[in-house]
Amino acid sequence: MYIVTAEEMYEIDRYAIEHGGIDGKILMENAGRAIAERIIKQEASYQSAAVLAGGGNNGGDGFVIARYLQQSGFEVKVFQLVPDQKLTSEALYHKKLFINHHGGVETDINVEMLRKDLPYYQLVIDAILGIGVKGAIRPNIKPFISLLNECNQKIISVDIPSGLPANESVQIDTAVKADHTYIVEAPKQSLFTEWGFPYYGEWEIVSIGVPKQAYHRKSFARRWERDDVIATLRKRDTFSHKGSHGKGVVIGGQQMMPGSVTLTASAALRAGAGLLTVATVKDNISIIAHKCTEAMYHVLEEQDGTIKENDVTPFRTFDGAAIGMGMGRDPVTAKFTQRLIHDLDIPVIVDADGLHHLKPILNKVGKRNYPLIITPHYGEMAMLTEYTIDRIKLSPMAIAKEFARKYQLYVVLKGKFTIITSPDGKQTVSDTGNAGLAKGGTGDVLSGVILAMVMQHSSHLEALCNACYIHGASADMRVKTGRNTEIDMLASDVIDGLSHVFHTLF
Ligand SMILES: NC(=O)C1=CN([C@@H]2O[C@H](COP(=O)(O)OP(=O)(O)OC[C@H]3O[C@@H](n4cnc5c(N)ncnc54)[C@H](O)[C@@H]3O)[C@@H](O)[C@H]2O)[C@@H](O)CC1
Ligand SMILES: Nc1ncnc2c1ncn2[C@@H]1O[C@H](COP(=O)(O)OP(=O)(O)O)[C@@H](O)[C@H]1O
Ligand SMILES: [K+]
Repeated sequence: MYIVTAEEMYEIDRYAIEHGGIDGKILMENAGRAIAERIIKQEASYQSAAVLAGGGNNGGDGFVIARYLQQSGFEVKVFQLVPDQKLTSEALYHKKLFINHHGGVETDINVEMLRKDLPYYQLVIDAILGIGVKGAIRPNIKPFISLLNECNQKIISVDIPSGLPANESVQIDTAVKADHTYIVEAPKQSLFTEWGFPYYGEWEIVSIGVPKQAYHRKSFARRWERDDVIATLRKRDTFSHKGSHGKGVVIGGQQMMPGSVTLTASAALRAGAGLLTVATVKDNISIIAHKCTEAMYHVLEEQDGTIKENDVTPFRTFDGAAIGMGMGRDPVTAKFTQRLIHDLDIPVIVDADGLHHLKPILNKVGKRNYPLIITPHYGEMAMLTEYTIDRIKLSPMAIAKEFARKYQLYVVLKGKFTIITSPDGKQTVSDTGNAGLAKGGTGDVLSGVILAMVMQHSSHLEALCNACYIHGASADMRVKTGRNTEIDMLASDVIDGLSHVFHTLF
């Protein structure tokens, strides 16, 4: 599934019109009919609907929906919020069609009139504004949006909740809080943002007959889904041996912090790594071995539990390294971490404290021969970029892309919507996972799953997408099957859940 900006959506529509030869009126017919059919099927208990139509093509979709609902026996009225002169030609065409079919349209309405009429209808269809919304919502429209947010009926938004920007980086003025949104063709960026998502309610996509080629010309962002994982996840070969699945090392865990590396190591093994070594301070080894019997160990030089400068040569023989969990932020540890990042010619994943050590050498990491993968949460991304967390939340895709391109690394920006970006700017979003993951240690688990996937897959982007999907799916499965709730789930439960996720994928 592609994720688009408003401009990209217009480009796709244009392609369908200019190259596919599909008239804009037909696209509108397809959109409106597809949505109406879903409403008729899914909202079978409703018999009446008020359609609020704006002047753009979103309003045009509204007239088509009204016609089909009426045909199926709904009592329908369209409340047209702007005069005819403001309607696009396609919207006007479909308004006429609706009237030809004896549809009722109210014009010249004000918000007080609508407040009185609205209670007569069981459903409200919001076709006021689509992806063409720009700037602050004008006073002729704003009170209608407020009215919808006050009313008790079920609100169904067409394409996007009216007033909500399609693109990230745009501040919301005011927007309809929908109960359900039928998204036309492809989700818009705002669906996968913390600020936009709550406005959509339940959401689903309706296809409108755009030719597939419209999406093939460019690398649009994508949502990573179950089918993508099934298509790309490496299965174990009958004759494979442990060396075929990667020999990984987890480097970190100063004294007092043995837990994080334990989680990373266990997760890497559960996610399929062939061999796993933990490089940590001596006193941690017996603690870790107690929890993760299958791991091997490398003792790091330390001083009073703090990891000192160590020889990096032994780590060159691994197929991948995850560095930084429980590492501590001491300057001596920083020097060692920086040397690891600089010298190791293997895929390196840097997380947690390692990200703090990485920051001063960011300008040098682009010269590495093998991929560098960073896995910051929003706070760590703010530390690395010096943008505020709020600024990153407003434009997570743009900021992650800018960073990945500038420093030539893979960025896994973690959150409810985890954004995975490759150095060439390709982006995917993984939206599995739930608030049970908002607990210490789950990021360490993700790093382990990433290590296992990266060692076993030739495409780093696919490996990262699969890791994020599987990590979140494990948390979802734990809750769905009643093994945990979002409250009591622990990072180690997420590791335990991996097995179930793999079972469902093969
Ligand atoms: N060919 C196409 O482009 C298709 C478009 N479709 C629908 O058309 C929509 C996009 O159509 P449009 O580009 O006409 O955009 P809109 O339907 O969002 O309407 C834009 C109009 O809204 C008004 N407006 C913009 N910002 C405003 C503000 N801040 N306050 C008050 N009024 C404001 C302006 O008058 C502007 O002309 C999509 O969301 C989708 O629903 C579908 O019918 C499928 C085909
Ligand atoms: N509310 C949430 N919904 C879904 N996933 C979440 C949520 N909160 C956190 N996560 C996921 O949990 C993990 C947390 O990582 P991180 O903050 O680094 O944890 P830690 O450093 O304690 O191990 C990330 O993979 C993130 O995507
Ligand atoms: K809308």
